[in-house]
Amino acid sequence: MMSSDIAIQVENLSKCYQIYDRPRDRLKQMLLGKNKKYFREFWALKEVGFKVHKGETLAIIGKNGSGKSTLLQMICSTLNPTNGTIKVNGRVAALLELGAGFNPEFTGRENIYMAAALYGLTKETVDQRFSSISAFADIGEHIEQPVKTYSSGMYVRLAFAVIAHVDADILVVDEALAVGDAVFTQKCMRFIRAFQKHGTLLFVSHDTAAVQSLCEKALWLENGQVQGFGTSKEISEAYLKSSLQEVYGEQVTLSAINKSGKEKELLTDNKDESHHEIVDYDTKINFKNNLNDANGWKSGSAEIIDVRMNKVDNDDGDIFEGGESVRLKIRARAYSSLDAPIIGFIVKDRLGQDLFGENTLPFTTYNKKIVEPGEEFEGSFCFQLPMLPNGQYVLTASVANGNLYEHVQHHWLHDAAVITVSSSKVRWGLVGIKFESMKLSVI
Ligand SMILES: Nc1ncnc2c1ncn2[C@@H]1O[C@H](COP(=O)(O)OP(=O)(O)OP(=O)(O)O)[C@@H](O)[C@H]1O
Repeated sequence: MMSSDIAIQVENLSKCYQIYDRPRDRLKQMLLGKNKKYFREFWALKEVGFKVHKGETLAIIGKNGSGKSTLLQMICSTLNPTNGTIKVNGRVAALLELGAGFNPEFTGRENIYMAAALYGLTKETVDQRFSSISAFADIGEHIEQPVKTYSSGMYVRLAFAVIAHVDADILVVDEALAVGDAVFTQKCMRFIRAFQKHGTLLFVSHDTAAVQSLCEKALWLENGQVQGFGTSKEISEAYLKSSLQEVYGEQVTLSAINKSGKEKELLTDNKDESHHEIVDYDTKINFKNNLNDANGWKSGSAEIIDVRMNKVDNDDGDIFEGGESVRLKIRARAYSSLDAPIIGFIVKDRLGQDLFGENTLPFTTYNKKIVEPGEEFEGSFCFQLPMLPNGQYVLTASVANGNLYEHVQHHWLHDAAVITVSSSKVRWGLVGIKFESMKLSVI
């Protein structure tokens, strides 16, 4: 008997595939295989065991071919184990393989009804949820077209919209499938984060930063076996170390560093260095106002009406460089009297992780402002753009009224602007910084 607080219990799970070297061996096996094997055995999973408690988020990490999809397909009951058992407590919804689940000849609308029925939803329930599902997918008229005409991004939008509406207890998401644009990926991540508050999530990813940000625990598979199971921090660090060690081979041994004493001095001792730029960062950042398509909510008392970014030195263009001084302006209009208006922003990466942001409170605390209905007001923020790694980011903008401890949000736009970064250099971490100098001394 599985205890009621367990969502998934996997014991001794193994999967063996039969590998035929020649097509005719398969036929021979069917006709003559009673006493002889014409195939090789390949164990994609070997004696895997773990438990996931209800409400937990488990990351599944491992190299290509380590057995992640095989395991997930068995959890979703689309593949049978060779040995072992899987017990699943609740309804599982999975966004796993492009193409799985939808019939290409049918329209998006028809596929929504069919897929939802497979998850156990009645036609009446889908009727009630249809407008919410199609709003989530946000593919416009394409919903009435056959799915075979969809782009991969549209396909994922529809698939995610369905699994977001089937009352799943356990959600299985492959991060690689978040192939939509930044705005849609953010919408999915907001859904996933809200889902995590009550549901059980299995998240497959190669991105150790994402794993640490989203998941409490992680399972590391290597050649079909459990290489590690524990906190996501501990496991993803061990996985990263092992992956890097594989790249470095015998040349470098990676071990934990305790930054103290001499080493700390070396890290901070740069006083005698000249501050000329020593690294060509070559990061281009495109800033695009997205107000017309932004998601969010408003109270009706105030509205964000413009978001723009300019270079501090000149007003030209919407392409910026990492490290450059910029001015971000967020303009709003009041519809009621606001006695303590606040304008703020936060920049998030594609997984919805907060990178940096600010609001006008540090200014208005000492420079009190009041706005009357019909008046426009603007928050202006000057800062140095960080060196962001390649990809798309969104800028969330908001208008509120009040103080640090007590305020009412009047307009919140998740994706008021989209920031696209292209950089020819690889950078580590969520946000890069511009190094002014660097040296290596032999002491
Ligand atoms: N139907 C099959 N027949 C034979 N071998 C298979 C089959 N499906 C998967 N395999 C093999 O099983 C191993 C595990 O595959 P699996 O797809 O589970 O790995 P994965 O960790 O999901 O990889 P990736 O990160 O590339 O998606 C691989 O070596 C793969 O080639």
